[in-house]
Amino acid sequence: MNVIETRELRKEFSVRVRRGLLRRERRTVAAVDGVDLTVQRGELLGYLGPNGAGKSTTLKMLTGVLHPSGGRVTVCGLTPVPQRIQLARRIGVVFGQRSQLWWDLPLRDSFELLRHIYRVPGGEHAARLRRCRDLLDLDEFLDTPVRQLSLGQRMRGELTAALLHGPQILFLDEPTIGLDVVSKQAVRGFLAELGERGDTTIVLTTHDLADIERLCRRIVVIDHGRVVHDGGIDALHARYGSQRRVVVDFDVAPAAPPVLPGVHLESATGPRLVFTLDGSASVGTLVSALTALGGLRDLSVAEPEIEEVIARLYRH
Ligand SMILES: Nc1ncnc2c1ncn2[C@@H]1O[C@H](COP(=O)(O)OP(=O)(O)OP(=O)(O)O)[C@@H](O)[C@H]1O
Repeated sequence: MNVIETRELRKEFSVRVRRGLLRRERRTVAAVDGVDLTVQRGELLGYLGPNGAGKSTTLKMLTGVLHPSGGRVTVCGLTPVPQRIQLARRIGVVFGQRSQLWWDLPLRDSFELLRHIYRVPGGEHAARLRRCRDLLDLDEFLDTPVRQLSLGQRMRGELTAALLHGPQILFLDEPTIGLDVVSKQAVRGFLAELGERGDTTIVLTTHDLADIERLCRRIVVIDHGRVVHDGGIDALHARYGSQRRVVVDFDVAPAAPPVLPGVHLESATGPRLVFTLDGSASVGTLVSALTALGGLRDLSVAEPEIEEVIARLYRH
């Protein structure tokens, strides 16, 4: 079942740009420029892109904060802006710059207020809170006023607040930005667990590559408001020419290293040869050719780093 569907989704902003010393001109900028996106129930989707690509603008249209300039969008079968109130019951939102907690109240009281606002039955609320308390280690600061919490503690509180009414979709904009290592791990572990249970769809934007590797089974990359990649991490590796590296040690340096399509000899230092392989080249074929030379002592294959792959993709 599709929980998010967009067709040709667009958002234009009218901005004033400087022309010469005094003159200013109005110009229309397409922040989101025809995005088609289909997300199924239970997916954990990373929505990535360089700064200014249009990620936050898309999330704002999906959550009913911004009116699209064109195209169609449905989330949980609803049209976000006109049906914003019904939608609010079905989605949870964590946007770094907007808090849903009461600054002067202890976390515990914020959670209680949210229970009343969403009219969540007592038993359901208690069960969800229990899980969040355990998985996000909330107990030591449940009675601390929100304004005294560290960023990491507040983020754990925000995640809980977004989930207490049992939403079908959780939208997260940069959930780990600026967090300390312990909080980052707690948040990632929690989201991974939530994703594995499969009943909550998660859409997250992040610039953190560790988030992507740990969490995102599917990655949608947007640039200049358009989708430039939609698929798994493996597809990203294959498509953006990420190179695997094979390091081989021989007893004695071979006279004639093998020459194979898509395989490049990066360096030959004494008995050690280092090859790089294009996405299409087979490690198996290279290993067979190297074994046939005789005197092979050691061999290791290094997979490409996601960091390198994303950097290449953004450069494209
Ligand atoms: N309210 C606005 N008025 C004018 N232009 C805007 C407005 N909001 C966003 N933009 C522009 O739209 C483009 C996309 O912005 P958006 O915030 O969606 O990007 P982003 O991918 O979330 O970037 P980042 O990773 O830096 O948060 C940018 O060029 C931005 O300057």
